Parts: sequence; C-alpha cells; structure tokens
Amino acid sequence: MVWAPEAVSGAGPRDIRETDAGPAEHVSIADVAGLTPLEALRLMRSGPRGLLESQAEERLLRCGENVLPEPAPTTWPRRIARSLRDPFTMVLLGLGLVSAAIASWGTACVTVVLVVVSSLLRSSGEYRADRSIAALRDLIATTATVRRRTGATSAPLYREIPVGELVPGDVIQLGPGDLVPADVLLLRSNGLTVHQAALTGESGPVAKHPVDAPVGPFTGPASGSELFERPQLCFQGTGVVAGTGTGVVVATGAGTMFAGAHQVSASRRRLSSFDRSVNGISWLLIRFMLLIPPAALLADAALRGRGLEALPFAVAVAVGLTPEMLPVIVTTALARGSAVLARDHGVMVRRFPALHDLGAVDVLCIDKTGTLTRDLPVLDRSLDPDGRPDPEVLRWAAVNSLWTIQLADLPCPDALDEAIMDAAERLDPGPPASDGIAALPFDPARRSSCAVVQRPGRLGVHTLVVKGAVEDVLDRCTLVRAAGPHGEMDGELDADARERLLRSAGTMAADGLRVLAVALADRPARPGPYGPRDEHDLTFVGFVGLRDALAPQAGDALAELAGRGVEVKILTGDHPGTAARVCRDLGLDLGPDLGLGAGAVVTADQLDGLDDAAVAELAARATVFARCAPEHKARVVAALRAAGHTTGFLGDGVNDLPALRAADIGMCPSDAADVTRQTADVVLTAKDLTAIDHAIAAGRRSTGNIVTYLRVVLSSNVGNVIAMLAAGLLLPFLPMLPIQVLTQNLCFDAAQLAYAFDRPGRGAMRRPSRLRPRGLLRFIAVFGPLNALADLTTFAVLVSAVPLSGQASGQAAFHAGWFVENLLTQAVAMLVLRGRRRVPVPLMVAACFLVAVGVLLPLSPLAAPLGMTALPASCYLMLAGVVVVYGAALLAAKAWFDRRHGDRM
Ligand SMILES: Nc1ncnc2c1ncn2[C@@H]1O[C@H](COP(=O)(O)OP(=O)(O)OP(=O)(O)O)[C@@H](O)[C@H]1O
Ligand SMILES: [Mg+2]
Repeated sequence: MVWAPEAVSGAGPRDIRETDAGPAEHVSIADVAGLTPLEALRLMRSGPRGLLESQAEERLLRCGENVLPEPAPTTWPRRIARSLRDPFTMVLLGLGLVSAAIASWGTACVTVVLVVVSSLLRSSGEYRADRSIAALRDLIATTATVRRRTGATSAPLYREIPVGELVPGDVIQLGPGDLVPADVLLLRSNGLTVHQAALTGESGPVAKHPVDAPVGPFTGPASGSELFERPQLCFQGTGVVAGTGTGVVVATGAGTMFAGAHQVSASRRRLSSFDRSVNGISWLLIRFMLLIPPAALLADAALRGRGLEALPFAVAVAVGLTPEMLPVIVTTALARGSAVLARDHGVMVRRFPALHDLGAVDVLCIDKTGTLTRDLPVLDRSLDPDGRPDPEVLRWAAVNSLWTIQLADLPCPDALDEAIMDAAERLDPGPPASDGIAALPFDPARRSSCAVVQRPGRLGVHTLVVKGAVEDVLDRCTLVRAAGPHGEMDGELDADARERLLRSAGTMAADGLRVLAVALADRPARPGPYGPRDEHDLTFVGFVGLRDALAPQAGDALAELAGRGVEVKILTGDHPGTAARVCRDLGLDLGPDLGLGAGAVVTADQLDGLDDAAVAELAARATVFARCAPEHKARVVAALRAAGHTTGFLGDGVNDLPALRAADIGMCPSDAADVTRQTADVVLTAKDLTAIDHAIAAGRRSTGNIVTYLRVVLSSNVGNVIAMLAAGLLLPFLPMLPIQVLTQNLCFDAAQLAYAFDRPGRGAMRRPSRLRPRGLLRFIAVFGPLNALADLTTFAVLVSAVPLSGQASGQAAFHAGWFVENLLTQAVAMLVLRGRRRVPVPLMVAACFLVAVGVLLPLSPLAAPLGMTALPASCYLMLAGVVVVYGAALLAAKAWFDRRHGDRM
C-alpha cells in the first residue's frame, strides 16, 4: 500500500492529523531514490530503532496488509463459464445448435445435458483442486525479520512476523535466501547481492549497498528500469543471493514495483507443455469429428439418394464421437494424484500439470549436501600445510565462522560453520580472544568467507581470516605458513607447493571429507569498509576436514530411480573428490574416465570454454559435475533439456535458483530458502530422494490413466464410425437411431469416469510417461479397425438372425442387437485394453454397469421409446459368442502390440 505520512496539511481522506508535519505526497520507492538513509527514515516517520508496535498497528489499519492484489476469487458462475470455453464443449454446443435448427429436439436436449454434466464435473474438480493448492500456501508462506519496540523507551527487538503484517516505516533485516518482502531503502549492508530477475529479467546477481551522500531527487520515470539500478533500493519479489542488509520499508502491497509488474504478467500466463499436448490432441480429434459426419452424409446421399433426412443421424454421430469427458478425466486424474501424493508422501505439487511433467522426468539433477548426505558435518581433522595435525588451523577457522555469523547478522548459521565452532569450543571453551571488525559472509560465487579481526596485543593491525574452497583460497595466497625453529615462518607459495597442497586436499576429499582451506593476512588497521578485493596476498595456514554421513535412504532411492529409467546427475559446488567418493559409497555408477583430468567427474571450469553443444555432449556422458557455481548448474540443466530430456532439479539453496528455473520441474524441500520455495514446482516435506521417487510414480500413474482413457475411448469411437459408414452403405436403413447413439454415448461417458481411479501396468511405471499424440495414433490404428470388425460381424449375425425385410420390428431388433453388442464390447475393451492387472473396484463397477444396461435395456419399458425391442434368446447367444471372440482377439492384439511397441504410454 502507498504510505501517506501522517499530518499532511490540507488533509486527504486517508490522512490522520496526529503528529508533526511531513511531506505532502504518498511515498513510493521513486520518492526515496534520491535520499540518504537518514532522510528516508525521517520521511517514513521512522528511526534506526524501528517503529513502535502501536505505530505499526495503526499503520497496518491505515495502509492495509502487505499482500499482492489478488485476482477476485473465482465464483461458481465464472468457474462454469470457464469450463464452457473448452474446445469439446464448444463443438457440443455447436452441434446442439445444429440439432435445434433442424428441430431434432432429442439430440439437442442430450447435447445440453452432456454439456451441463461435463462442465459441472469439471468445475467441481477444479474447485477441489484450487482448494488443495490454496492449502499449500501456508507451506510456502514467508516471514520477515522486523525491528520494533514495545514502548518509546524500550530497547528494539528483532522478531519474525508474517510478511503481510509489514508496514511502511518498518526496519527489516535481509539475509541469504530471503525474498525481499517489500520495497526497501537500505540503511546498512554487508556483501549484499540480490537477484532481480523477477523484475528486470537480468540473470546475474547485483550488488546492493546504502548510499550515504545525498544524490539529489530522482527524476526518471517512476516505473523505469533506472530505478532498479540504484544500489540502495531493494524491491519486493527479488531474492537475496548473498550477504545481509538492514533497510526501511518504503512501499508495501499494491504500492510496490512488483505489484505493478505482477498485474501485467498474471494476465499473460504461459501454457505448460502438458496443456499444449492436451490441446494438440483435442484439436486433432475435433478436426476428425467435423470431417467424418459430413463424409457419412455425403456417402449416404450419393448412394441412397436420401439427402437431408440423415442429417440428425450425422449430428448424433458427431456428438457420440466427442470425448467430452477428456477435460474431466484430466482434471480428476491430476488432482487425485496430487492429493494422494500430499497425503501419503508429503509432496506438494504447486501446479497440476507439473504432475504430468514429473511422470515424464527422465533425468534428475540433484545436489549433494542434504540429499545424498545428511548435512550434519562433524570436524574430522585440522592439518597444517605439511599434513600434520594442528589445532591452530581449527582455531582460525572458528574465528572466521564466529565473526562472519555475528557481524553479518546471518539468520541461520551454515552447518559447516556450526560444526567448526562446536569443535573449537570443545578445544578451548570460553569467549573469543579476538575482536571482530568486519565480515564478508559466504558467497557461493566466491566460494569463501572472510572475517576481519583485531587480535589482542596487536594494536594497529587488522587480521583477515579467510576460509573456503581449496582452489579459490589458494588462488589468493602468495605465502604458506611453515613452522620454523623460532615459531611461525612464512615461505613463498610457488607452483610446486601449490600442486602439493592441492594433492593433499584431493587425498582428504577422496576419503569423503569436505575440505576447507584457511588463510590469513595482516594489514594496517583502517576504518573503511572491507570488500572481496582485499582478499589477496594471503598466507595459507592449513586445512580443516569435515565428515558428513551418508543420508540413510539415499542408496536405495538411487537404485529405485535407476529402476524407473531415471538417470541421476549430481551438480555440486563441492570438491570433485568428495563428490565422487560419496557417489561411489552410495553405489552410483560414475561412468568411464572422461580424460579431462578429474576421472569420471567434470569440474565446472571445464564447461567454461565450451559451447552449448559441447556442454550437452558432456552432460550426456558424465554423472557428476563438481565445483559448480549457480550458473554452471543452470547451464548443465539447460543443456540436458535442449537435448530432449525432461529434466528435474532438486536443490535447496539460493545457489540452486538458476538451475531450478531452468529445469522442467524444480523441486525443493519445505525448509529451503524462501526464494527457492517460491520458485519450485514441487515442494517436499523433507529433502528425501524417496519422496521424489514416489512423486515420479504418481505422475506416471496419472498420465497412464489419461492415456488409457484416450486409448479406449478413441479406438471404440473410431471403430464405431467405420462400422456406421459401412452400415450406411450396406443397409437400406440407418444402423442406429440418433437417440440410440446418444444413449450409448451417455453410458460410455459415465463408465469412463472410472479411469481416474485406475493404475497403469508395471511396464508403464518403469519408463518415463508422456502424452504422445503419435503413440496414441499408432494404438488407434490397430484397435479401431478391430472394434469395427466386431461391429461388422455383429451386423452379419443380426442380418442372418432377425427378419429385416423392411419391417419396423425387424429394424428395432437390429438396433437393439447392435446397441447390446456395443455396450458389451465397450465393457470388454475397458478391462482388456488397460493390460493384465488387478482391476480396481470403480472400474469393475463401471464395466458391470455397461453390461447390465446392455442386457436389460431392450427388455425394459424404455426399449420402445428408444426404438428397440427385446431380442430372441438365440440372438443373445450369438452376440455372446461375438463378444467372447472379440475379447480373445483384443487380448492377442494387445499382447502383440505390447511386444512390438513396449508396454509404454
Ligand atoms: N560456510 C562456508 N564457509 C566457507 N566456505 C564454504 C562454506 N560453505 C561452503 N563453502 C565452500 O564452498 C563450496 C561450495 O559450497 P556450496 O554450499 O555453495 O555448494 P553446493 O553447490 O550447495 O553444494 P551441495 O551440492 O553440496 O549442496 C564448498 O565445497 C566449500 O568449499
Ligand atoms: Mg547446497
């Protein structure tokens, strides 16, 4: 909400004249872009110690909650209107109009009933789906750390509040992984970098820091990109990559820059690949349907000279052909799959089409820490440059950990830092000896952290303590510490010494340890800020090695995934040796030596010189990519996708964000960084590979059910059309009355809803599943004609069994016979075409329903109005024979088809 400072003279309706004078405008971020922190605080009627709780309450009432303007909640009429926009419904409505125009009232009524039923079913399915997605919001909801006071004299306290309760003037803290909760002007910062892609589309992180000198009023356009370049401004919806900051909230809710951008982008939602393939299949069918009935009509007119009297029949056939339950089945299958997944395995799918994409995943990229290992590191050793145990190295590492945590106000300390401090505390308990001056928190791009401290008795000297990845720290070292006869001596770090140190780090890594290098430098004390460029000419002092145990279920889950045809790749920022060892311990095959110097492992610097094609080629061959910076992870994922793989990515850090965006399916655990959680398509309760395995299985199940539905419906529809065309040419009367076509269609639709509760066969669960129009066509090409053959056989049987000779009763018997055969064969096809596995109850009920209607309808009082009569017993026997032979033929054809094309979707 736009903040109107109190006490504006000439008060507007929202002003409350209670305090001293302030400026006359509502404040937006552009208004503070030219101000110093102090000026901005004054304008916002706040202070460095934050707002009073009472002030905040009052502002919350006046400015409203800090939430994005929601689109109006979907009402039922709107929901139903939306479900009518689907192509099948449009076609049905069109056919209804045609039937009304030719006064074929029965067809018109049935068409309307179909439209109403399918749109009601679909809307209620979507309603339930929306509700379960809304329930997920709590899981991904974020909080903000705000500084407030209870009374004018009390000390300010930091506390976590729901982001919605932030008000203009609040002083808040930002840390790595935070989603910036409002538009903010920075008061202080420490190595803060922010990812602004949500607003600017720019992929790299940008540095942000307060500007203390007045820069003059901001005169550019208030929405202009120039605003995003101002280092002192952080915008809602952007994510903190590294470092920390404190800032004053300027605009919240609808008043933020993000709210403006969000409204534009929300109206242009992209279609997912799943939506596109469903649409593709729909339009294919619609074209087919619009073509067949006119063709039937023309053939009929040409051969029998019947002209327009066959029009109602043609329209009814078109209605019968429409798979109007497809949208209902799709919604139900996906919503049900997601609900079961959430309930049984704690996996939340944030948009339903993602469930289909999960089933299609054939490459899964994961990180190492917390996924393959437990992320509970324990210090194993601390060594001097010569490889001798040396507690002094641990002490320095702990100094770095302590002061980076303390001075950078990190919200939650890194597991490595905690482990180092625990070990140092056991070594010498008590308060730290040195004083912290400044800190550069860990940055995944620099792969190191730095603390600047003042040692006791070393006045006038600042000591830089750096720890981080071995290669990166050694690159900034020129000296190496050596123990001399009279204490410490520093020798030159030449190429040989560097080689030797890299080798000993490699040995530790190959033992499965996480290795950190520690380095120091003394500098004359100075007041100014420290930055990454101060990390040079360091003295290497030693290594610390930490052991992180393997995650208990990781090995089994990797084997399961391999059994499902999912290839797993590891993208980690860690040492190649550590990564390779962990993978071997878990039984993951790393593949052959790539001849690049790191065995089977690719290190990210090897990707740097390569073009996209070469990266794709390497990505196909290698399993482990080590020393990855965030953009390397994204590059590998993008290369895999470009090569045609459906790629999933699991990660939890801010450094995983670019890859999460690049993947088809981004996954993260529910305790991941805010930004990561907001970006992911799938959120897991725990970072557990087993849950992903379940999620993939659920995706395949849902897709499998949709595919089975399409296969059965389309092959029987195609069969019927062929049979009707043939009958039109062979028989002197209509093979089926329009009302019969429609009744049969209603029965099929009702029965097929049961497919949402089916389970695909084992074979389908072992391979990635996708909706493939071509695979579908292949199936229909075999089973459609087979169905038509059964119909034609029935015609032959009926023609020989009932006296037709133009009598009405003969035709009614023929119609009844074909009606019965159609329902029975459909029941058989429903059970046989899904493969040989246990039939779930809903499907069995559906098949029995079809059989019961088929057998009983011609005997019931409804027979006469529907234009049918009871059949002689001999006819039932013959029809039973046809159905049994058809069932056997289907079984044989299905077995042949599966052998030929595999039991896949
Ligand atoms: N707190 C820290 N202080 C200093 N260096 C660190 C710290 N955490 C990690 N590092 C170094 O940075 C490297 C990369 O770590 P990072 O956590 O960014 O990797 P990652 O890609 O998240 O790895 P993973 O696949 O294990 O999740 C580590 O191997 C380590 O050398
Ligand atoms: Mg990580």
